Amino acid sequence: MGTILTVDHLDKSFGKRQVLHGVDFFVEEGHIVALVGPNGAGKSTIMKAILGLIPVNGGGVDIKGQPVSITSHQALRNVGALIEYPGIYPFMTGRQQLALFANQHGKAKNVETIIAAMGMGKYIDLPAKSYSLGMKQKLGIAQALVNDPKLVILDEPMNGLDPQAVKDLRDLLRNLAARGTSILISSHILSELEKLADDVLILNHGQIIKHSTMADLEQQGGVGYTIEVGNIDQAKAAMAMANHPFETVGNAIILTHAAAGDLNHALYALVQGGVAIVSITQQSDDLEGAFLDMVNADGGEA
Ligand SMILES: Nc1ncnc2c1ncn2[C@@H]1O[C@H](COP(=O)(O)OP(=O)(O)OP(=O)(O)O)[C@@H](O)[C@H]1O
Repeated sequence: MGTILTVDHLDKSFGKRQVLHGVDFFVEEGHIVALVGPNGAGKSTIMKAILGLIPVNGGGVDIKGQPVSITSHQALRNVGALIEYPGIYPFMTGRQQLALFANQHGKAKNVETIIAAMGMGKYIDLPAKSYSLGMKQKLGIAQALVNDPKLVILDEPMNGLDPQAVKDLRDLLRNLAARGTSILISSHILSELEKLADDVLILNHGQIIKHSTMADLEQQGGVGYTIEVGNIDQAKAAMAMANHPFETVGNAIILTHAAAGDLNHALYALVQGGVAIVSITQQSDDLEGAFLDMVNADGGEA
């Protein structure tokens, strides 16, 4: 499998304010890539640049060897996208709108498949003005996917979706990726991206600060332990005496990024200090932990 999308040293300013600084990354065919970052980091701006919706100040975008820019949209024929709010015609039904978006190739079949996959059957023949926020969002996602695009760009697609719809979307995107579709997706629901994406791009202050596989990123943080104790002052003294790094929350000693042997070491120190141990809980550091660590290490949020 090759690379479908290359973003090469993209710079973007709004007026005097530079919001993207040399953004470089690529998306491989059949991969789901999560673009995460604090509010204002530049995620939507990158997606708009990829779709040739805004002019950029430097660098470029290439889809399968063809450049994309504000004046060059040829390469977007095989791209589906949902950016910000879905474009909905209020007086047309959802089905009519999907048929309008669908190209001639496999039109009716694709429309029916996507309606079923997104669970939209109950309301698809009602005018879209009667749709809830989540229903409109689903219609927007369906429009992005109805032509079997090779590359899909989704900006916050889970906005307004209920848990069943989030799961339906996850299954649908995973199936598409298994058939070779590439997906670039942004969301603040990191737990969902963790289940969905193969690769992660972390953006802060308009720069990619990490490009990694999801598996590598999750491992990087290691594990943490929460040790609930009978007497927290006694426990603090015992941990300090053993010279062991720790934090406290309420009646618990917290070990973050614990290496092999750290839990034993801490428990030994506590038992030696005569501290009653009430419970021990293990947390594996997840995408959220890795994300917050990296953004904080990069000087905090945008
Ligand atoms: N049309 C515009 N004019 C001026 N500034 C803009 C414009 N669009 C975006 N910006 C600024 O560019 C920066 C990046 O915005 P962008 O919408 O790309 O961030 P984001 O990462 O998608 O944020 P969020 O998570 O809140 O959606 C922000 O500081 C924003 O204020």
